Order: sequence, then C-alpha cells, then structure tokens
Amino acid sequence: MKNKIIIGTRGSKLALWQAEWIKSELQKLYPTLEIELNKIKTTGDKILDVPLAKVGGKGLFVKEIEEALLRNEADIAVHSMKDVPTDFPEGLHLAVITKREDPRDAFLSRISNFKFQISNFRDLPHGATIGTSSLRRSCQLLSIRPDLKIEQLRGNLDTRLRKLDEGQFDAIILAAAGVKRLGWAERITEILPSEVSLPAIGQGAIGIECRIDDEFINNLIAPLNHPETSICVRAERVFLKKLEGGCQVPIAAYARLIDSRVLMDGLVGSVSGDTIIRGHIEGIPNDAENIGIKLAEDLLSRGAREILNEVYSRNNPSINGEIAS
Ligand SMILES: NCc1[nH]cc(CCC(=O)O)c1CC(=O)O
Repeated sequence: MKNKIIIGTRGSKLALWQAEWIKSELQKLYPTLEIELNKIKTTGDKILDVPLAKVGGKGLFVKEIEEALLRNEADIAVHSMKDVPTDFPEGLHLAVITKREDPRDAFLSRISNFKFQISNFRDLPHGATIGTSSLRRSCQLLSIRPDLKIEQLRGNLDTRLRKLDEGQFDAIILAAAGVKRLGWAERITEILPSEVSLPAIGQGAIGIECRIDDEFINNLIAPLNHPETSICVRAERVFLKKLEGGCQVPIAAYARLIDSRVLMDGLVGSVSGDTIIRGHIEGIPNDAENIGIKLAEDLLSRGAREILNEVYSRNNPSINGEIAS
C-alpha cells in the first residue's frame, strides 16, 4: 500500500487554502499518510491582464493540473468547482465534491474617508463603478441598474481587494466562499440574494479530480464526498453542458436540496443585461441530472437559444466548455 500522495493545486492563496483544507481532512482520516502539495501554474494564472471571457480555451485553471495527474506528478487535484469544465480528459474524473460553502456572491465596498460607506448594492449612487470581469455578474447587475459602470477586475482575491482599496472602484463583487475561506468575511458588507445575483455553476464547492483507474486513491478520498452538494452541483453542471456554456455568455444556476427535493434556478442573459431568461424547476434527487437538462431546455425554448447563437456566431465555437464564472 502506498503511504504518500501528492495533491496538485494552483498556487493562489485561495487554491492553497483549499488544498491545505483537503490535506487536513485526509490527515484526520489517515494520520500516517504522507501528503505533499505540488503547486502548478495554470494558463489562467499566467494571463492576468485579459478578461477571461476574451482569453477563451477550456479549463484555463485546471488543464496543467490535469496534465500533472496524467503524468503521475499528482494523485489528486483540488479545484474550485466553478473552474472545472464539464468534460474531462480521457482517464480522469471528478471523484468527490465536498460540502458547499456559502454559494452566493458578496458585495464589498471601498472603505471611504467620508462618514458613510456604501454598504449595499441598492444604495450605490448613479453611475457608480463596479469591478468585476464576470459576464454573469455584470449582466445581472446591469439588468437592475443600467446606470452602473462595469470595470474589468482580474487577479487573485488578494489582488482584487487591494485594487478595491486603491480606489479604482466603488465596490466589487466576489464569491462569498473565497472571501470567507481567506478570513476576510468582515469586508463583506452585503451578501447578494440570488434574485440579484444568481451564483455561478458550482460556486462555493470544492471538487477533487483523480485518475479513474486508481482504485487506491478513489477509495481514499471517497469519504470526503458530500452527497447533497454532489447532487446539486452535478445538476448545475448538466444544465451548463446542455447550454454548451462558454465563458462568453452570462449563465448562472443554483440547485439546493430542501426536504428531499431538488430546487433549481437558472438563467441565461445577454452581456448588456437587456435580456435575462430565468427559470425554476423542482424534482427528486434521483432525477437531479434530468432536472438540469429540463431547465436548460426550458430556457432554450424561451429565448436562450437566440442569445447563445448570437454570441457564438461572432466567436470561435471551440471556446465552448469553459465554465462560466
Ligand atoms: N473565478 C475565480 C474563482 N473561482 C472560485 C472562486 C471563489 C470560490 C468558490 O466559488 O468556491 C473564485 C473567485 C471569485 O469568483 O470571487
């Protein structure tokens, strides 16, 4: 029996927090197991000055880590589910999805010298500047407040907070999960309800990818799977796959389990926020993947098809498959 495993991870603060968390959970189960981290720079880490929607390509934050798995330079890869494409290279699979953190988006405003800090989205003054590179976020915010100015904001979480504090934006929107994991929860002035900002597919959940045929590793990590989160995130991911969601289209979905029923909301919007097609569906957990497909079909029949065609006719169709952040 092997007594050492290697975790492949990105080197960002959030990625390392998540990899260290998985390591400590495994260490609780297997005190004598030796666990090493292999930090890997991904394309998404290298290209920092271009909005991801413009970079294109599949799995910008996972591809190099997957290659390490296939070369046996890592045994498991720890990812934010939000960054994981719906298709995997041959020989790899998503074995585990851990319990979800807060899936919602968070509003963080600039600490100002004036008496009042803008503490929520509704109170933003006319024409205020919001930092986000996510089409999903800008589409939804612009649909409520077309007067807002959206400015590009990329980089790791600490970089984004620094840019906010430097005064480039009145507020920024980040996933609550990442902000909380890094211990900055007190900077969140408002958690955006899903009617304002429906989260990204998989937001707040951590996934573990590994080689399909590595029985030892699959058995080792199986106890970390959280069945409820797994059901919900898989429903969201079939929704995304059915929509062939690239990162160039605003797409959002959130599924949750309440009283043994799956409740799922989803939307597809135009980049400008002029059009948003929303839907809701419910069903039983055993039918979760069907629920995701049905919701996608519902949106496609009510106008999402036209939005997707419009975007992809202007772009290279090969970008399909990248997750929508
Ligand atoms: N797009 C990058 C990314 N990938 C996962 C998270 C947050 C953590 C999570 O969703 O689990 C973030 C940052 C953000 O969107 O603010």
